[in-house]
Amino acid sequence: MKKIIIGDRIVKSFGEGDEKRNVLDGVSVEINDGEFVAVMGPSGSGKSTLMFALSGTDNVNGGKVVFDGKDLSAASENELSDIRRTSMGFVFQQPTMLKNLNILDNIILPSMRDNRKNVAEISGKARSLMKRVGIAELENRDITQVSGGQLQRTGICRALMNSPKIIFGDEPTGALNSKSAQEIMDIFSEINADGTSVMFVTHDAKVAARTERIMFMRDGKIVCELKLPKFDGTDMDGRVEKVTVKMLEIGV
Ligand SMILES: Nc1ncnc2c1ncn2[C@@H]1O[C@H](COP(=O)(O)OP(=O)(O)OP(=O)(O)O)[C@@H](O)[C@H]1O
Repeated sequence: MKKIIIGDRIVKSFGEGDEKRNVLDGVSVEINDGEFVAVMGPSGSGKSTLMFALSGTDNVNGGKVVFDGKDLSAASENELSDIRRTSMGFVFQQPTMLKNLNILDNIILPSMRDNRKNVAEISGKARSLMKRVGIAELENRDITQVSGGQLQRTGICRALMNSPKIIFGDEPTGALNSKSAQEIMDIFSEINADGTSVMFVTHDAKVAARTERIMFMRDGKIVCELKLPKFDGTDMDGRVEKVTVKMLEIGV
């Protein structure tokens, strides 16, 4: 099985001298191409830091990260930014959008940096993604004129514009009501079914239960994993229960 990401004994520390602390304490993790994984753990255990390390957003103090065969630890800032822009998509709890641009322009803006493509091609791709996630009619709306769920769909379209190999999500449904959250998770399940790898950081057992492997972190280390069959729309209650039992077991 091809690995999209290999993290090998990653160390990430913050602070200086006596204050220095390893937030990631030799974490090794592999994500298969096309896999859907979640990272859970208590607040402060290092989940977001791990996501930023694996995506090359933050440099690491030890170990290495290989993304799609490329050693990120040896890549320049420009190379890293190219890799993130062309091969990775990011979705956060609160999508950051530019207030003076409408929905369509917010989606296409990051792709405009790619001079190999023209505006018509980029807009065409954006419109087909908007249709796919159910916001086709909103392209001219101001970002203040849409719901939280619609804004998150906008963020997903933006993340998918360059057909990334992996989507990283940090609490991507954290700001949504349960119906919207479920709809957003349906979209991510579809994206994953099309072959895109997905890695989520989440506190939510219902979100984690949609994935096929959950890594549990504590004090900067992955302490255990839970594997589930790929989600096929069935047995959601049973999956959530398995996740919850594991969370209780390790005190998350
Ligand atoms: N830039 C930084 N400088 C100093 N300390 C940091 C920095 N970023 C994170 N930390 C610390 O590293 C630890 C892990 O943070 P991280 O955000 O990875 O945790 P988390 O598991 O994602 O937490 P949460 O569930 O609350 O989001 C925390 O103690 C945090 O305060």
